[in-house]
Amino acid sequence: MLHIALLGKPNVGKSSLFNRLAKERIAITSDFSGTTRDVRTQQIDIDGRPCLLTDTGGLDESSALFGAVKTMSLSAAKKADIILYLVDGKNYPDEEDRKLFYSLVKLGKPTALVVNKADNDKDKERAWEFGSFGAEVLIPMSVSHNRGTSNLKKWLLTFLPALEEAPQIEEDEDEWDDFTEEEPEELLPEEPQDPTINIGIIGRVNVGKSSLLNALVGEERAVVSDVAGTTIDPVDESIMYNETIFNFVDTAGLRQRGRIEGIEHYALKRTQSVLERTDIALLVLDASQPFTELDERIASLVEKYELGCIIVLNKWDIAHADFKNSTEAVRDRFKFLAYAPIITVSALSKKRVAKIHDLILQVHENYARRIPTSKLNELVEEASIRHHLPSDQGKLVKIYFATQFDTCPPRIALVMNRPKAMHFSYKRYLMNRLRESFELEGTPIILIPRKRGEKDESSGA
Ligand SMILES: Nc1nc2c(ncn2[C@@H]2O[C@H](COP(=O)(O)OP(=O)(O)OP(=O)(O)O)[C@@H](O)[C@H]2O)c(=O)[nH]1
Ligand SMILES: Nc1nc2c(ncn2[C@@H]2O[C@H](COP(=O)(O)OP(=O)(O)OP(=O)(O)O)[C@@H](O)[C@H]2O)c(=O)[nH]1
Repeated sequence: MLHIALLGKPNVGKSSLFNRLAKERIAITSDFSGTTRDVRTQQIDIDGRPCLLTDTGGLDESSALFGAVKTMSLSAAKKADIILYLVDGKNYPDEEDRKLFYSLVKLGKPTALVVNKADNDKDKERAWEFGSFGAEVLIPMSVSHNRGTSNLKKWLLTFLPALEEAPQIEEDEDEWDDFTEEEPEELLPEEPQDPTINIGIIGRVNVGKSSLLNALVGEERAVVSDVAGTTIDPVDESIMYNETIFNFVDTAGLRQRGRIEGIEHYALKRTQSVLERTDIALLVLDASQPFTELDERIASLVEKYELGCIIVLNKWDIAHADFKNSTEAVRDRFKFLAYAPIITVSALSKKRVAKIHDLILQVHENYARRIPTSKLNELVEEASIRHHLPSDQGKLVKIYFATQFDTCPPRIALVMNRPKAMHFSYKRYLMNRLRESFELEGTPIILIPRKRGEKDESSGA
């Protein structure tokens, strides 16, 4: 059974995280033998997968010197398979912390830097400050506000083998052997821990949204309303596809079409309410008609909400168009959605509609992608050697390091000396380089130039 250790200085939230993870277990928790006063180890379950969790908290004020933390952390880390190093996101990164973290990384075990107390979006964004630790995986979270725990669990699940059924039955032995031989990574790739994708079907009147919904949902309509524990908004419709719930957001309006037809204001309002709850937008365009300004305004909302996107060129059966010319026309008109794949379909005849399902899975995987820190920094370094950052009134502009601090969509902080001098075109260049190197089709990438906190001069660089 894999063993996870929670490490970090006093008061960063280790016990709180321990309790949260332990509370969500499914199996009966028992105190693990060898429990000492300071180190608690329990068997827990993460989504039905058992593991051991050790909390190294409990250092009292007198022993709360950094040396004690270090000794305890190193000894717990040596026994563990996976290391979670917690820091307090309300504080600035601390050089001692960084050094300890570095010595833990050198143990060569999967190690995540968990930036706790990121209670709100502003705190979460500040988590990039800890990018100077050079962690391969940086996860901002707030135990007390229950934010980011699913990201943490998702990361942990990539290491925990799926052992939903214990091998009690003798006959299952062969199957069991096959099962355990697989790499954990293959069992659970980059899939979301909560396998629901919220999908918004948007577009102006009469482009074929309702027809597309029917074609996508088909016979399986509302299958998952029976699935225990899934709460579905009555205005939504869901299907199960490859063990993932596709939840089509706010389809009620599409079912009662014709009622408020033609009102531009309504179209935009509905689009906004849909997009607020959406991960992936299916932007439906009518390939048999010229694109309109309303198409453009609706499309621009996808950019505003920073969503994954697939452009569906519908009515292809009557478009009499050439694929190359049509896609060029889309690219020309919807420049800000250059990242979105284009698919031509006929919702009426259902031609190629089935391909949209796999495309949704792929785009969502990209939307949730976490780029390993070392690969990200290699790329940024190489890109800036190939094309130097333009100087700022003769002063050198430098990127110290890059750190991805969020997913859905990927958000990357570029920590630099003169963030204001980062030109839009250089950002675009970096984004293009990222898209060339990593699978990011269909997702926006958010690059945020930042300057390090004043109290942080000693670290990084
Ligand atoms: N704002 C905020 N406070 C938190 C969060 N998580 C924990 N805390 C608080 O931080 C304090 C320390 O939490 P603990 O879980 O006891 O921290 P610990 O790392 O186990 O501390 P030691 O047992 O001393 O090693 C408590 O007052 C928690 O309520 C969080 O996400 N946000
Ligand atoms: N030829 C053809 N007609 C289609 C296709 N998809 C939809 N239509 C037709 O286009 C018209 C509008 O389709 P709807 O699905 O109602 O469009 P909508 O976007 O939901 O429309 P509103 O609810 O009014 O916004 C209907 O007459 C459909 O039969 C298609 O792929 N090919």
